[in-house]
Amino acid sequence: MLHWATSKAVCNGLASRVSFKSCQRSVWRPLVSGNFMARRGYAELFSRSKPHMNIGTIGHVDHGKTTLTAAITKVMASHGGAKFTDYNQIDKAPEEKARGITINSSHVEYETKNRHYGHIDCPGHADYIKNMITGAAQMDGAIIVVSATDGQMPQTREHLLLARQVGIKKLVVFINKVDQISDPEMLELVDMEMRDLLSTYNFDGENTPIIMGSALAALNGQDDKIGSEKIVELVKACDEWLELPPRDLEKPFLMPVEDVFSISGRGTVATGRVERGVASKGAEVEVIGLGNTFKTTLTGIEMFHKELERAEAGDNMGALLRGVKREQVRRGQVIVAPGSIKAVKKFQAAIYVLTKDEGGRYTPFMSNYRPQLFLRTADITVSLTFPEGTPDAAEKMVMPGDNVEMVCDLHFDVAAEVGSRFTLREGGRTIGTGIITKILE
Ligand SMILES: Nc1nc2c(ncn2[C@@H]2O[C@H](COP(=O)(O)OP(=O)(O)OP(=O)(O)O)[C@@H](O)[C@H]2O)c(=O)[nH]1
Ligand SMILES: [Mg+2]
Repeated sequence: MLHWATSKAVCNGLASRVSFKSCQRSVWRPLVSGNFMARRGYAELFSRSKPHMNIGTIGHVDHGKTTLTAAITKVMASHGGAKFTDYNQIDKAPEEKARGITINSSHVEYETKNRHYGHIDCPGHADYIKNMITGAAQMDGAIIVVSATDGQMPQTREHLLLARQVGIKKLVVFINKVDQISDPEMLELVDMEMRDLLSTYNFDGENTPIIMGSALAALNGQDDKIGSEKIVELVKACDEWLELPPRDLEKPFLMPVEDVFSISGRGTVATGRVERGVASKGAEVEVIGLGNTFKTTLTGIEMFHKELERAEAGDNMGALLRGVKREQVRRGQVIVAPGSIKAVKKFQAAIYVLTKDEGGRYTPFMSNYRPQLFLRTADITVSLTFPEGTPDAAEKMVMPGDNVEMVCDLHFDVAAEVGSRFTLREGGRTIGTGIITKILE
């Protein structure tokens, strides 16, 4: 028998991309990821019993983020909490080696007594802001690296702003290259300026831990006072100051609707993958978006041929909705814990416009450009304009490769919040990616 929440229902949204068989494989996801970790050599090293947190290094080009990342793994390895990842294994692409800069963000892992960290080393170069945004969007907290020799620079500021926009609430500062500075007043000045800057971007400038050291000394095993000892201090500051995010299971329930079915004798079933939270049979839920927001009750939950009492983040589920007609629910809506998220029609977003080499547009666009906006399972026509007060907005052009703040006016409303990510597409190609920075309507 073909059960409603498996087979076609769950696979339908993916049908054009993957076969039914490969879709079914998601049942084995826990196994697959276990193998993946083993392949990377971490399986035995890291116990999964500790809370996990995603952090990373951000900051201006050449201020020492990659050196610091390598140094952390080295010092933590000496404490038995990491596998040493050398500088060359982090910046490993030929172009990165040739130019001596980071282009792609890289992941390393280490653990302290209390936590397991996933760490993303981001590029600082202005040309690779897109990779930085993608990296930072995965972080729960971050280490901003600033060189004592330069002090704050353009990407120190831009990264702080972007960190704020993608929802990072707390940072730790590492003032690097102190081996190059003999005047202690100079360090005090950098410290003061950083606290001011943090406050400007709505971080806690007064209480944020600032550690001063030399990533290079730590990496080379020289001068422990400014080297390895400072790394230990830095990691301790991360443990104490950066706050663990609520786990997906603790967040309010949200399931994007992939597909909808009418099951005779039972009612309307919406299927999709639970993005966050937990829902139990009998719970009140809200269906949101596409001009049709209403409350109903979850009268049944089904998953892989089984009727269940509850579904949680990561599950592919079928949701049987009480007294709901098939036409009331559509792909692109979300089913959520009531009141946990709102449908929005207009917002401001930080958008990166892909270059033609990245598969994007060949030509610039202007205000009132109308691509399709894809957010979760929704795709909606959007009109892009410049924020109020932008000079010469009528003539202004957005070039492929640009990062811009734009106002997005949607044809239909959709469940979204600050930090929600979307892509922009036109004629079958992705032309941009964005993150919502402000809800307007
Ligand atoms: N003197 C000194 N040099 C350092 C220190 N840390 C890093 N450097 C040097 O600074 C240069 C840049 O270091 P990276 O770690 O590549 O800088 P980055 O911030 O990762 O650069 P991007 O990823 O390209 O933005 C390298 O030549 C490092 O050896 C330090 O503590 N002292
Ligand atoms: Mg780097």
